[in-house]
Amino acid sequence: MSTLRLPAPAKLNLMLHITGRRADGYHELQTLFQFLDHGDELTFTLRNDGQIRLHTELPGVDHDSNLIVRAARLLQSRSGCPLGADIQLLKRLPMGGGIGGGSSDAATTLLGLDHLWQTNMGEDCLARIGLELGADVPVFVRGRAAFAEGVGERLQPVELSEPWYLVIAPQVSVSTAEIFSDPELTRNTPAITVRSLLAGGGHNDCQPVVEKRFPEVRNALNLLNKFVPAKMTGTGACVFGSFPNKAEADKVCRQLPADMPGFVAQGRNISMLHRKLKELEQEVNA
Ligand SMILES: C[C@@](CO)(OP(=O)(O)O)[C@H](O)COP(=O)(O)OP(=O)(O)OC[C@H]1O[C@@H](n2ccc(N)nc2=O)[C@H](O)[C@@H]1O
Ligand SMILES: Nc1ncnc2c1ncn2[C@@H]1O[C@H](COP(=O)(O)OP(=O)(O)O)[C@@H](O)[C@H]1O
Repeated sequence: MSTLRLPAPAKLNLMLHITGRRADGYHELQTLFQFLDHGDELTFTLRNDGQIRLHTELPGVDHDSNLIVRAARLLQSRSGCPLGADIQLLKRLPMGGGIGGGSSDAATTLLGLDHLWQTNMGEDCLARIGLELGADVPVFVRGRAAFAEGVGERLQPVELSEPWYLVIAPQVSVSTAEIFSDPELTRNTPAITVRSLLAGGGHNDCQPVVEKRFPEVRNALNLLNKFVPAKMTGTGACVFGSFPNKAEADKVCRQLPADMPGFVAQGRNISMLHRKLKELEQEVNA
């Protein structure tokens, strides 16, 4: 097969505690990742000349710094593969939204091209390559809901309930680096065990800093809090709340004002990317 279409799902950080700071400035985190059944979509077509061409432009991101192109080139150089690809992106996820669009696109590129080029690098190697592109890429490569520690690369798979979420995307883009460099950020939350976390919630240490800088995020949290407990994901800007069923989430979604678009999606413990790749494997083996 020379063309492959694959999903790049969003993630939520159901909580995010900052427990310290490393000597290189990166922050030690504890976070709980779950995937959503909503995301971008990538199409890969084989090229024999070794070129990587992304045919979709993103505002403010040039071709060579797009995480998709960087992921493809890194896989090429690590595997020594002489093949290339034409890539199309259907971008549905808001950028700088804390729902991992760029990282998920990168992981889908690594897994998709590994499949198309038959480079057979193995999941551990792809996760290591992913970490070079961003702290969030490995969890998308692994494709399992997980409790993460370190800078997000030490992953422990977890089995969570899979509720319906309403995600609101305030119309601002939050820079992860800026939030992590804010002097007011809490950086000394005591570490907790995964067991105590699963029993009792957790919070997002980035939320107060983002709320202070972006009134749009504070307004979205206030609005959603009228219906269900609301939290921010990652370093923002998106906020989310869980609902007992899709109909109730849809009802609130329809009431959102125009400057606060939202979407409804189900939480998933196995990413849609991995479901799709498994289906493809089963087709080949049938
Ligand atoms: C904090 C999270 C939670 O999911 O935020 P979101 O980006 O999803 O909102 C992520 O781990 C982010 O991962 P990612 O977006 O891949 O971040 P990176 O590109 O690796 O880092 C961007 C910048 O943020 C800072 N950074 C990032 C991660 C971390 N654990 N400590 C940091 O201090 C660094 O200054 C780094 O240069
Ligand atoms: N394929 C891509 N999709 C989204 N953003 C990308 C991509 N490639 C590079 N970027 C850059 O990464 C930044 C963070 O992107 P994104 O993953 O959407 O946000 P977040 O890390 O907050 O979830 C963007 O603002 C953009 O500059």
